Amino acid sequence: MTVHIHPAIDAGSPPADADFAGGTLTCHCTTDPVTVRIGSQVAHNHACGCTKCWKPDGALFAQIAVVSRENVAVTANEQKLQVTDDSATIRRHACQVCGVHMYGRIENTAHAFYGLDFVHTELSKETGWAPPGFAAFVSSIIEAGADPAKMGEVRAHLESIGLPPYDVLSPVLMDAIATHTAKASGKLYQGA
Ligand SMILES: N[C@@H](CCC(=O)N[C@@H](CS)C(=O)NCC(=O)O)C(=O)O
Ligand SMILES: [Zn+2]
Ligand SMILES: [Zn+2]
Repeated sequence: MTVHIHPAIDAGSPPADADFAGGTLTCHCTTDPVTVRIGSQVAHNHACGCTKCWKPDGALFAQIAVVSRENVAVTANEQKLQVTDDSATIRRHACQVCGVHMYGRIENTAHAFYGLDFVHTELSKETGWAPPGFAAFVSSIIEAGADPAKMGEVRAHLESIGLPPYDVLSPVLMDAIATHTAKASGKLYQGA
């Protein structure tokens, strides 16, 4: 069986362009699309298997990256955007007409990732975006209907295309969250 992760990832992601300074995301509406200007390169691009991130039709995973919220601006048809779940940590602003998520924003100033927005770079025509480097929330694809018996195959495929699979986030991001928590509780290691 061939495992299809996500159309952009299956096609092979072009390398990041060292001078890349952003691009414009466009939703799938054929009339009056929502557009969002991203004014910088993204970081931590990855495949996400969770049920909350937007996935193109038929995709097992979403492709999602972070960018400073100052570098995210809705440039057309903002009136079509609606937050999918007000109570979620990441408030995903989706086009009500086509369903595409245009950006996710954390409004909790105490959160480790406050200040970062979540975006799907494949919504842009530009090339040069940082490609995905890992796969997160892999076990969560079962919650969206994937066959639990196929997980070995899915993980092996992710490894083979250079995306180490994790069932939460990557070690770098999990360490960043734990460091933030330790700082807040006063337990952060201060040296011997
Ligand atoms: N197993 C859950 C995991 C959901 C989850 O925790 N998603 C992560 C990765 S996007 C997250 O940070 N969620 C915060 C949020 O959705 O607000 C699912 O698939 O629904
Ligand atoms: Zn739309
Ligand atoms: Zn997700």
